[in-house]
Amino acid sequence: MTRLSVNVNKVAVLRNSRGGRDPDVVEAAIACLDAGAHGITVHPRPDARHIRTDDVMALAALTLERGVEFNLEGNPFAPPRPGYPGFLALCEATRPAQATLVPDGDAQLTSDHGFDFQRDADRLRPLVASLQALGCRVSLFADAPEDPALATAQATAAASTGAQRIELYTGPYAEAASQGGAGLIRGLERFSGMAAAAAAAGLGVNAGHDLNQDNLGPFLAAVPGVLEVSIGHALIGEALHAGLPATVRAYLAVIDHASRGGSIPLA
Ligand SMILES: CC(=O)[C@@H](O)[C@H](O)COP(=O)(O)O
Ligand SMILES: NCC(=O)COP(=O)(O)O
Repeated sequence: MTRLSVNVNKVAVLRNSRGGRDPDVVEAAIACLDAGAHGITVHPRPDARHIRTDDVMALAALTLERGVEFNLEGNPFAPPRPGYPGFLALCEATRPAQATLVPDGDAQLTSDHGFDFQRDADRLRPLVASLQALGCRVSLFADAPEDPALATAQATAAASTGAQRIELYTGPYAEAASQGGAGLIRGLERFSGMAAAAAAAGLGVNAGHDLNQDNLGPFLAAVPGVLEVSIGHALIGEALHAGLPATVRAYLAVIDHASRGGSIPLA
């Protein structure tokens, strides 16, 4: 069965917008694990726009204690800076079960492409080996080319790095799914083709980016054998919607109680 790793980056976005601790990233991760999620993902950005180094440490401790996978994502080529020690240093300090390497830049709003393995394999190889020496499984963020020959070449080059898995960058699939029609069918073919090429090259396949409750089912039906999906942005947004009615009712109950002259002692 495909495993679900919940990305809690967006909880940190909300927290950082006010400073302080709330909503608490670790409490959110505990809620996800209590609900049955198989693991926790974070993608700390060097500009610390959401997940910070202290969150990475705390989530590593939580996932270790709970015996679940911690998936740490990041660009291994991004230089350290104040507040961000660099991806390898973070992995060295926290030993995540899975390190997912992503070629993202500072100026990017979010991750928007995978590696070009035919170009990047040589510089990835020593990093993959270093991360594996720390005990991490290594996964590499990958595009799904339309051309089957290119998919095979990319998958072969990805495997040549020694990594155990790729993570299919599903942003283009999510975009196609939101529009439907022939584009969606072509999109799914691209992804199942790249997954098959990766499997033939000996790589396990993860997937993530912009997956949601509507597009996940069709994706998993068309792309068999996906080992793990990491989902954050949509899942946290959906959780807000799902939780709003109960939360509003709880506030109304407090107001109702108070307006009847009731008092509730401060905790
Ligand atoms: C690699 C990937 O697709 C996710 O990690 C995504 O980039 C989340 O990062 P943000 O929450 O910063 O958008
Ligand atoms: N690796 C993908 C991930 O962690 C979450 O991406 P998104 O659901 O926030 O787009």
